[in-house]
Amino acid sequence: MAGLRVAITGASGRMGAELIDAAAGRDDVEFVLAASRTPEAVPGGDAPGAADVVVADADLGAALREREIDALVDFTVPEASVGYLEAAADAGVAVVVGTTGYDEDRQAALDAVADRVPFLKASNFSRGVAALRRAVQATVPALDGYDVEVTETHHSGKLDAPSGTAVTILDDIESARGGGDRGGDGADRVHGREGDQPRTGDEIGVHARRAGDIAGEHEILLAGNNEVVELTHRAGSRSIFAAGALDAAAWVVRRAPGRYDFDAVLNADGDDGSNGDRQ
Ligand SMILES: NC(=O)C1=CN([C@@H]2O[C@H](COP(=O)(O)OP(=O)(O)OC[C@H]3O[C@@H](n4cnc5c(N)ncnc54)[C@H](OP(=O)(O)O)[C@@H]3O)[C@@H](O)[C@H]2O)C=CC1
Ligand SMILES: O=C(O)C1=N[C@H](C(=O)O)C[C@H](O)C1
Repeated sequence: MAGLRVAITGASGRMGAELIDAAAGRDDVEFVLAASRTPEAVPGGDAPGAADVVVADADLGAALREREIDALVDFTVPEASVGYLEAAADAGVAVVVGTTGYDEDRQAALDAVADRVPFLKASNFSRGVAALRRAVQATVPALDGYDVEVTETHHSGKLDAPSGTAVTILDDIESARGGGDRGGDGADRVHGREGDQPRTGDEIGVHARRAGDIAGEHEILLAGNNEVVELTHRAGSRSIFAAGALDAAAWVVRRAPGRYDFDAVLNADGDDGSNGDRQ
């Protein structure tokens, strides 16, 4: 099979740079197109053998078609991401989305993209967080009635809070509790605390810390019955997210249009390319 031809938006960003680096080191990637508002800021842009760099603007779709791109990988900001993904859909290009912090309107726009091309979105592309989520899904029902607090810690440049991963884990906790007393609509979440705020039984405390260049940490604390359980994941570097996203790109280009999740990629050993993993 021919190698993967991948486009990376937000190419000058923290994850953009990490993805370009990771793609350059993979045998299954044949060509990298770096798309950026600021091409001059893309690392290694002039180096021989470096990624082809284009301006991420209204002509992105044409650039994707001209370079015969198979998959677009987007780690940017929601306000830019929707336009990039729509350009990919117009060009018939599969998409992998790592961007977090979408509001409801933008989520709906992503759903429309997923109707048109293979679409894989994850709030976290690390294998460790996938395992952490499974541990949370098993532990919460086993410790019925225990208090739960979720804490995430990230670099000082992170925009959205709480992190996309924390939001995913909160959804997992509420599902594992059977929706909670108040219907699993997020109403049980208490973001930080100040002043007199006695804890209610069902509430889930949510804490976001920002400091230095921490790649990403998530901790779920469960306490009750004279015992404490802590489930923690710490990312040592952004390279784990880049590797997972490129694995996802290589996997999703062989699918029919529709929405897929990262677990399908992780469970893909011996996969024959059929579409049984569609969400
Ligand atoms: N799912 C996962 O595993 C992970 C997800 N993330 C998510 O990825 C996203 C990016 O994170 P990170 O790389 O740290 O962020 P950065 O701020 O470092 O990079 C984002 C890039 O997006 C582009 N951008 C920023 N603002 C705009 C705008 N208003 N319009 C158009 N383009 C814009 C810029 O690239 P340029 O100028 O080159 O176009 C910018 O460098 C975040 O949502 C983060 O939460 C991060 C790590 C892992
Ligand atoms: O912005 C980041 O850095 C990260 N964002 C993702 C999130 O919001 O959960 C994933 C990871 O934690 C790093």
